[in-house]
Amino acid sequence: LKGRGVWRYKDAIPGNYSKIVSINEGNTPLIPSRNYKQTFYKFEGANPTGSFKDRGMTVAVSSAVNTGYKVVAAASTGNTAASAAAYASRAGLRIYLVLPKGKVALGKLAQSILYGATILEVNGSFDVAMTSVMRLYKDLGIVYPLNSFNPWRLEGQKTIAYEIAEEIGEPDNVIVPVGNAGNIYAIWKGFTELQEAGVISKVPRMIGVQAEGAAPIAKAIEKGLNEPEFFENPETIATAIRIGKPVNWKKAIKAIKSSKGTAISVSDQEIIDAQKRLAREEGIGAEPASAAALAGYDKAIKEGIVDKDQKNVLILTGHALKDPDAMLRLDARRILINPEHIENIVLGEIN
Ligand SMILES: Cc1ncc(COP(=O)(O)O)c(/C=C/C(=O)C(=O)O)c1O
Repeated sequence: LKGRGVWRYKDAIPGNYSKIVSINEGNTPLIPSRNYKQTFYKFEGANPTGSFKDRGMTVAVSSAVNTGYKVVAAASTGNTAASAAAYASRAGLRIYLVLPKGKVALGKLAQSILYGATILEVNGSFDVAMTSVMRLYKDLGIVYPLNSFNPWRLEGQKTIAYEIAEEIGEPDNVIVPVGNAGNIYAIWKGFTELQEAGVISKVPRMIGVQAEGAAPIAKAIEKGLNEPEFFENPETIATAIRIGKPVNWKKAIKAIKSSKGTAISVSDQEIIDAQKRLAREEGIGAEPASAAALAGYDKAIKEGIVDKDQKNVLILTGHALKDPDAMLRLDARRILINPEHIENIVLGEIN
């Protein structure tokens, strides 16, 4: 194995790439928790555009270039958009992004503009955007699809498992926030390949976490359904996972069931509290959808689904800066002072 990041595992990524489009994605920090014995946070906010999406985009955009495509497209709740725009720019490809108007966190919309994508906004949820972009993929066949039903995306994202295993061996449980449901499958795929190669002895249990208002997979697992009942109007402040019809639901349920894992849902309040705890107890800044992993972890511990003393990894999928509005809504200690009297404030507090 040589190099760092996603392409360190080039031999495990199918396809031959004469040209690789990379911004040095991957090789993200695995941060030990201060609060639990052997719980780790895989901080995907450290990727070039601030989310795990970069891992899949480097492979999918490299594949688009090697296949001769000049135009790519993606529907997104925001992070796929930001990442696809960056990699398309790096590859010199034209990109169309289809976004749910008014439902994309500020940082991600800003990035999509910064990287120069053409932004097509639709009124409705991500699922409406997804249906719309499928017309470009299927009916017209004129653009290369960058959404996570694109298998190359998942081949890149599975390297999250490879890095974890290289660093701490096999975890007992991996807790992943779930939206379009590609990532939980990709990580499971990575661990399964490592087990088949004899690198690890067992695949960790995959624990998916969804927001209560957008939880088709968690509900399907809870009710023992083989097929989820989709959420027509998904709602959550964790806009990254505000998805009602996950395109990868079949893959996610397969990953959860074959790893003897599960999927649970948490409230928006639990997500906000978890985002605060991650930042104010662990010093880690993650966006709300990522903090859902900690909210779900705590719930899973309380309900005896997961043992807090086992080796557990939470996937923190995106950086806090992606959603400044979420941070500004938190309780803050902001005091307008008379600059000549600053010592009164501080001395008054620390004595
Ligand atoms: C921060 C963050 N955390 C978790 C997820 C869920 O991953 P999947 O279950 O693989 O979808 C997303 C997904 C975002 C998009 O789907 C998109 O950007 O269009 C995310 O941005």
